[in-house]
Amino acid sequence: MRFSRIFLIVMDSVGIGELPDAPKFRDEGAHTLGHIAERVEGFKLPHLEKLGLGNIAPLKNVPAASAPLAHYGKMQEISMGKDTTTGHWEIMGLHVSTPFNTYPDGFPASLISEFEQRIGRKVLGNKVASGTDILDELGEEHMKTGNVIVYTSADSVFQVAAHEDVIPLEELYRICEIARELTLRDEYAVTRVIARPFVGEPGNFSRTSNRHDYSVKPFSPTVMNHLQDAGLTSIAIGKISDIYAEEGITKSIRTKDNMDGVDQLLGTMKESFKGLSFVNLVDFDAKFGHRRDPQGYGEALMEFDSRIPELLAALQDGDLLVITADHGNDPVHHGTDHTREYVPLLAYHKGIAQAHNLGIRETFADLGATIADNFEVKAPAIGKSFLSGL
Ligand SMILES: O=P(O)(O)O[C@H]1O[C@H](CO)[C@@H](O)[C@H]1O
Ligand SMILES: [Mn+2]
Ligand SMILES: [Mn+2]
Repeated sequence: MRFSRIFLIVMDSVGIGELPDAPKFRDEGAHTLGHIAERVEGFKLPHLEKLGLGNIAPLKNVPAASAPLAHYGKMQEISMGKDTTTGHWEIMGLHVSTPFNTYPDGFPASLISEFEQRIGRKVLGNKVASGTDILDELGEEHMKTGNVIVYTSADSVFQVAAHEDVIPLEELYRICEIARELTLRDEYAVTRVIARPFVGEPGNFSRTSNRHDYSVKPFSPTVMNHLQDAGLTSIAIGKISDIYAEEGITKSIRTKDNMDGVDQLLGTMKESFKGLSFVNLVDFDAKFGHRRDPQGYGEALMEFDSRIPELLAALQDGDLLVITADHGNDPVHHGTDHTREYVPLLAYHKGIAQAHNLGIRETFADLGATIADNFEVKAPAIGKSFLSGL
């Protein structure tokens, strides 16, 4: 079957069990969905269950459906990374074979001093940290001194946190543009600079949705570029335009949270276009996975599940809805970082008489290859289309 519109939802970090190479990432035993299902009292996902989520892997309280409504499977990541950028780029056909640079011991002193000179402020932190813990630790000092908080993680990120009343947003964004310029150099390369504004008082800080990401451009054209080149629509909702650095995007819509992401996707279902509408739901990852909060994560999943009927009802003939993820972030795993996992794959359209098991896809790029195949645009260098299985 061929589709005129494809709606793609990435549930950020909703992994479905360790990949064979998880030990290389110190992620043996990670299982984001599985562990949440075990830990959270009253956990249920009735609508995702009907689609076939429980047919992909055994999940407590999410049994396999006898007649799943969607084609189902899971996908393996072949790129050497477990961050958002790597996962999304692979979905759209890129194999990230050289891992992005990370800074487990903080950024080099030479980079920090050049950065301090350029921004006219000093740096606090400069280490691996959870973004909320570091506010507890250094937020007050930042407020007193006006020095910026710089931190990183297991990902290739240079994050700058500042209180909105201490450093106005425009200045924080300008500071991040300077960081972006410096970290485009090979010797200091990072994938993303992230502005992390926050508000509140010591002991009670909260981060705002004025977060802004400054990503490097994908190293080759992705399937989204091929769609755009063919004159098709490629709508980016939420973080998508940041993740692909605005490449291959014909329209970009910002969101404030997961439910807004679902609303915006529903909004695009009412538009008439041919091509892709692609949303990333980041709260799973940012608000619950990194915070190691299985309860909150489980509730966010149930909240998303409750929106599935609306999504299915808004689909028209010739539409395909795909639900997947970009990596894991098991909230009961050690540390506060992502986990190396399979991602679920659910593909729904009207008129499925008998759902197919799409199996274990060898790379996330099978999805990009399928999208390219569907719209008859240039196929990515990696990935096998499963269009004929839909
Ligand atoms: O702990 P917080 O600030 O949420 O940061 C997390 O978010 C970053 C970007 O998604 C990740 O690299 C991780 O560091
Ligand atoms: Mn992610
Ligand atoms: Mn993350």
